[in-house]
Amino acid sequence: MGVSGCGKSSVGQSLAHALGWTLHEGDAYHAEESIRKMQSGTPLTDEDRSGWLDTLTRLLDSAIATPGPGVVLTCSALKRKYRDRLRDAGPSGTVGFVFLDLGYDTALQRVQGRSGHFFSPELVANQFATLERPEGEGTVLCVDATLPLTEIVQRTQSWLGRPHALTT
Ligand SMILES: Nc1ncnc2c1ncn2[C@@H]1O[C@H](COP(=O)(O)OP(=O)(O)OP(=O)(O)O)[C@@H](O)[C@H]1O
Ligand SMILES: O=C(O)[C@H](O)[C@@H](O)[C@H](O)[C@H](O)CO
Repeated sequence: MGVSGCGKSSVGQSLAHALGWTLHEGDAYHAEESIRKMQSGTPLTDEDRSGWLDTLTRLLDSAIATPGPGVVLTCSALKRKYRDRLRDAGPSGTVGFVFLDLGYDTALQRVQGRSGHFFSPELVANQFATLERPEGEGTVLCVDATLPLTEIVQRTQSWLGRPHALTT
């Protein structure tokens, strides 16, 4: 989880690969209308995100109920209530969050520096205005998102071995 540009897709891919888990890209489940809004620089509202979060919660629920590898889901999950929706999936405590913590300047730089992505750089400030940091919630690992990818993946793998010990 985290703001646009924090590295959700990059970390998600590497982590899923390292763990042999299935990767789901949360952005692939946005409504077309939501994608158009973000392309044109209009921030999503709670209402825009509501059906999307329902879909992602159902996806997690069904993945948790299916025997097999675990699941890595990339999702901005900017607000506490969004995360609480996702936490409804599976038995209590099954869903954990890795918060990729990045400052505004670096996020903007990263979003401006990539091409072919639907997300408008104009929206980065709004991502930070919307973000409710997850420190203090159950089963959350906070990681400095400027660390090398391999280091973020290693820290997450080691946290997954003892998630409650490192919960903030
Ligand atoms: N740990 C890192 N160190 C340096 N660059 C990184 C790191 N993680 C991601 N990046 C770079 O930052 C940019 C944004 O990364 P990425 O697309 O993974 O973020 P994201 O959170 O999925 O963004 P969005 O939600 O907007 O799709 C990419 O160019 C990526 O290569
Ligand atoms: O909740 C949101 O506002 C969205 O999920 C965004 O965070 C983007 O989809 C994502 O970061 C892609 O750039």
